[in-house]
Amino acid sequence: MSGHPRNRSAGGKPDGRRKQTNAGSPTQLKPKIKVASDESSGSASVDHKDDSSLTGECISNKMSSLTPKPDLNPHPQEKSPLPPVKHASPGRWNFQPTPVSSHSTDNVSEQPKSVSTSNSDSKDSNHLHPVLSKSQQGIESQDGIAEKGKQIGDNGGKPEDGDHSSMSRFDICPKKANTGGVKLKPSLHAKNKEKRNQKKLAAEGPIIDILRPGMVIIKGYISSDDQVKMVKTCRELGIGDGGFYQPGYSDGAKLHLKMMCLGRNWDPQSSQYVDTRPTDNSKPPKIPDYFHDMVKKAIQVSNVHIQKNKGKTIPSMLPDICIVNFYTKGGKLGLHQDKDESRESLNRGLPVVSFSIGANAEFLYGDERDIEKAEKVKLESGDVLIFGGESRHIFHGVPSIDPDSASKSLLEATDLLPGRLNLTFRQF
Ligand SMILES: O=C(O)CCC(=O)C(=O)O
Ligand SMILES: [Fe+2]
Repeated sequence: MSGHPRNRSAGGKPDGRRKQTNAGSPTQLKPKIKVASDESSGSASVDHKDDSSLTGECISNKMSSLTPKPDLNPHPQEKSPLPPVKHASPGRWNFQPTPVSSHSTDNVSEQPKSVSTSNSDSKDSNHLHPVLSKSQQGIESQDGIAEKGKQIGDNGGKPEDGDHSSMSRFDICPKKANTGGVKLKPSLHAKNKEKRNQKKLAAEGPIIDILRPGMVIIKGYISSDDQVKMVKTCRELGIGDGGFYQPGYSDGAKLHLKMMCLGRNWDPQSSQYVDTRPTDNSKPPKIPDYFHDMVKKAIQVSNVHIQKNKGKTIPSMLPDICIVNFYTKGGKLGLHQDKDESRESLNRGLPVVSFSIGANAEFLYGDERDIEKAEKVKLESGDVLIFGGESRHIFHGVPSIDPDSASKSLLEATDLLPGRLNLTFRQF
């Protein structure tokens, strides 16, 4: 990653959301969509340390909160809607055309809340449970996944920050059954609708859209079975060493998401890939083999489509980094460039391959660090987005997610929390 302009919860500058331009794609939805604003919070999210420079080379920090200058947008919450969302087709798990959320994105404290064993129906979006890794806890559930354990040490019943403790792991799938929660079964109607949609996709194949040279979206590419598998894999890795934590900066500011790195660890403080996570000395888990296959195939599928359309193909790559983000309600990520990979990788335009699972998200992208000029596409569960070649350095970000938009079947099969799982693969 590079230049994650991931928005931060402490600090000062407004997040500056403004009216977006219209990309004019035939797949765009015309209804106006309000951009998420920060009105709920007195403390606006802030830009990244690098935000003073708008030139590409200087924005080398992935986590940069690449938002417009405050003076350009003193009242971001009053500004006009974002551009229409590019929307090719529903993903396999998304059978209700859920509108992109316009809820505020800044109403989640990025500080961990008290330890809770509440079920995932809770409205609390910050499930930073002190889940112990298998080795730490010495207890395994029947399926081999470490269960939530009691907190070790006395910190007043409050979990330590995920980024300061190897004990705290964010569990994306707290087991409702084990915590006494009520499990809501999807209705027959919803299930049938999902089945019909799956059949349709299987028959027609994924819909591929070239958003710009080097940038492709494959709608509904990840099968529902693979989505379930990936969620379970991420959950298992996420509660172990090097698992999900809440990244932040030395000044205490937090990113509005939970993160886990596979292969190599990306450090928000230094904007570099490092062998161990400085906050807890954990090593990143390995990238599971089947992830590699999926990435390779997604690039191939995209290139077949690009060739048919006489475009320039995207270089293939062997990912050695996967950054897994989990966005709960209020989760977001400011405009940034992914520029912390090696010079060679960047120069060759080796792509970033992004898999989305769970809740829908708005995704902004553009040539400049300016949300007003950014285009917008809706990312749904099962979608794969690839940007490489001449689009490798695009600015991109996630202003908001629609936390309750994930398919019931996926939730039922995985116990995934309301939220969005995103995996971005890169080659260093
Ligand atoms: O969540 C997404 O879709 C984008 C994530 C991203 O840009 C990143 O991890 O660098
Ligand atoms: Fe990124």
